[in-house]
Amino acid sequence: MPLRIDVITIFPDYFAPLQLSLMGKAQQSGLVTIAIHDLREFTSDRHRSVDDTPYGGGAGMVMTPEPWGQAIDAVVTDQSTLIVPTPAGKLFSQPVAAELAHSTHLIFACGRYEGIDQRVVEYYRPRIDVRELSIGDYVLAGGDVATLAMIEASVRLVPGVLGNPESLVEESHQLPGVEYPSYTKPPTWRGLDVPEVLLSGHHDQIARWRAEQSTIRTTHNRPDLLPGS
Ligand SMILES: Nc1cc(-c2ccc3ccn(Cc4ccc(CN5CCCC5)cc4)c3c2)n[nH]1
Repeated sequence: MPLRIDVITIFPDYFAPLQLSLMGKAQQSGLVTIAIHDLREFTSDRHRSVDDTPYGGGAGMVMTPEPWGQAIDAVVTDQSTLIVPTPAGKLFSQPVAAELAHSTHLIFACGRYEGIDQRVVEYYRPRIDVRELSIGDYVLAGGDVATLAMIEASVRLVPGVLGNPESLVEESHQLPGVEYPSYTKPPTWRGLDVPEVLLSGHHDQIARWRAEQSTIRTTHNRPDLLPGS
């Protein structure tokens, strides 16, 4: 059962990169189908407007619910998961990407301005799985880049999409924390040598060194990921 993804956005061109490289191949292989929809196609006024002033005051504009209702109704099934990127969402992570990779149908609602009228989430929540997701604690100008990131992270986990599944095996067995540093040829570059142990062929010493490097890097860069933190 291929994974179907529908993206609804006012900037369809933002998603041109999905035709390239791994994402493009995933689509050609039939493992994934991705369709991009312009929200303005679902407006009914002459100006094709999608936003209005916020109730309760506040800066900026909010996206009106009706075009979203029309657009989502055009693609939704009872198997759909509606994903709404937002700074206020639960944090997207590798486990969430793995869940999405095993879904049947994902609908991404890419907001702009200050966000989407909350009633869109409220309307679909009793009907289908709705997930408000953040990709990190910083504010983007809209949900499009967040959607690209979530699609890339999820689609690469779809069985058959990645050429070398063993890199996923290593990823999934990874110790809590960040990965070890990687090296390739040449053995010396601008006077810098590859760590000797990696050229030794002693796989147990290499594994130990990599685990050590992972711990050192995690302690330095991501102490929050250390076990027991
Ligand atoms: N992980 C992550 C995800 C996003 C993201 C996702 C979707 C949208 C849609 C519009 N925006 C811009 C934007 C600007 C300002 C506010 C600040 N609030 C607005 C009302 C009170 C204060 C929120 C939203 C998005 C941003 N950003 N970062």
